[in-house]
Amino acid sequence: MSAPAHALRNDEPSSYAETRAPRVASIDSARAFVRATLLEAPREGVLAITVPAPVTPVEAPLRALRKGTTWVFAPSEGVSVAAIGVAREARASGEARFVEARAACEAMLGQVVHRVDAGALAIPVRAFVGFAFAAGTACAAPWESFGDARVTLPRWTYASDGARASLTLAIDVGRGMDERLALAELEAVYGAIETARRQPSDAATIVRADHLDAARWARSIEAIRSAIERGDARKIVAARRSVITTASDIEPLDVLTRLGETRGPTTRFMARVGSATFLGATPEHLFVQRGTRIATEALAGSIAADAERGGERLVASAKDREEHAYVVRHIVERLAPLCARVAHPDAPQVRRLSTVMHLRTPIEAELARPTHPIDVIAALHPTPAVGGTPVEHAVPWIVQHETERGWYGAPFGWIDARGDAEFVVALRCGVIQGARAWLWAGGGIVEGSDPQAEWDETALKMRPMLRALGCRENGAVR
Ligand SMILES: C=C(O[C@@H]1C=C(C(=O)O)C=C[C@H]1O)C(=O)O
Repeated sequence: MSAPAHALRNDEPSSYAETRAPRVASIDSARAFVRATLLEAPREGVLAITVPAPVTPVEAPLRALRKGTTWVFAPSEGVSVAAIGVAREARASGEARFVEARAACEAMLGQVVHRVDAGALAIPVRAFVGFAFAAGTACAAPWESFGDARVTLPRWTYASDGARASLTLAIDVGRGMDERLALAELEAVYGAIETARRQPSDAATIVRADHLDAARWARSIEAIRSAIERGDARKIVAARRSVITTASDIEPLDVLTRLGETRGPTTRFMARVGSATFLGATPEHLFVQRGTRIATEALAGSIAADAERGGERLVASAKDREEHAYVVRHIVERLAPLCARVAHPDAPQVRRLSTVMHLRTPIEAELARPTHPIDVIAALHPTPAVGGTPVEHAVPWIVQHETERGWYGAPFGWIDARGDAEFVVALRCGVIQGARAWLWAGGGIVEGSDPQAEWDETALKMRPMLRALGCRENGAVR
């Protein structure tokens, strides 16, 4: 098959691009534009007002309004967004969660009237969407507030491509328009953008790190190998959880900032719901959708980043090639009914990250007809990169044997009013609540997998989060 014509990108020039002359962002002009637009507000639906804003690190505006739901989606290239508060929100649960989330998403985005001031980075209004790994796996602590699926149309969205930025206020008109409140919030968010604190505070002191008992891990890997020998499955992704306790409360925004200090093709993501914050920096895209074009990838098969001749060994490893091939096959098979064309190179490449390298196959597809991004999610998730194969055996095994995964290993991203979308697989991540952090990492288990090697691999996958929390060596504190 031929190589894809373009790599995964999170944005590109579009018919939506701003054509008017840029103007210097100022709070005075922002206030004036918001006021004038509120005067001509529609009688129902959602009114979105976008004004130019100064360029700043994407997490800066979040320091203004510290309460309420928050979302961040920040790829290593292109447009990063941070959102605070709720204009509209929906939750969905159980097996119907994809269908329900899709209906909620369509209802929210279908009713948006969008006014954009000159000079702003103009992107269509985005709803943020997150799912649990499997229905019913976000019930216990620390996941209770997240649920099986959540769709948020945020009240405030800051977007920046590094050269230009914008701030969008979305108002559910039916719930009334409080101009004074809107302007007071604008003042606060704009102020936080202008006075952005670029340096995170010192990392919290880790007082305890509870990793899964290594003997228990070995037993679960052996159990998976037995299931594979019996023919129940060919691959199951095993994950383990570590719980970190610190001397004082952890500031999630500082952890997010530190995650951004490691260069590399990762997407930082964050969702705060209630007092819990889920965040990480993942190397894996579930897919990017632009119109009827889909760009996705198989990312599976791992080796330590500092392994001697690691890239060569990874490409030559039959075990890693097998684990990887299951993911490619799954994605191609699941996209085929939706697509007129699916293409990928024959052999995987090596994706280098800070602590590990992975095998990666980019996959491109053309949808046969306009398809809602949540239908694409429902087709693809969970791939054998995070679940296993066959999926009907692997996922129940995981649900039965592991502590609840919550949103770990699950689709996380955004869908815009034009129907474009970008979703990552939430990996290399954890939940922060007060002075505690829960971290997850996993790896694909196939016939020849060794428990110790898988333990070491998951330790390397956890390391970026541990470092961002201030823990220098994985497992150094017990
Ligand atoms: C499951 C994780 O990573 C996934 C599993 C991989 C593997 O088994 O080689 C590689 C990349 C990811 O698709 C994780 O990071 O927790």
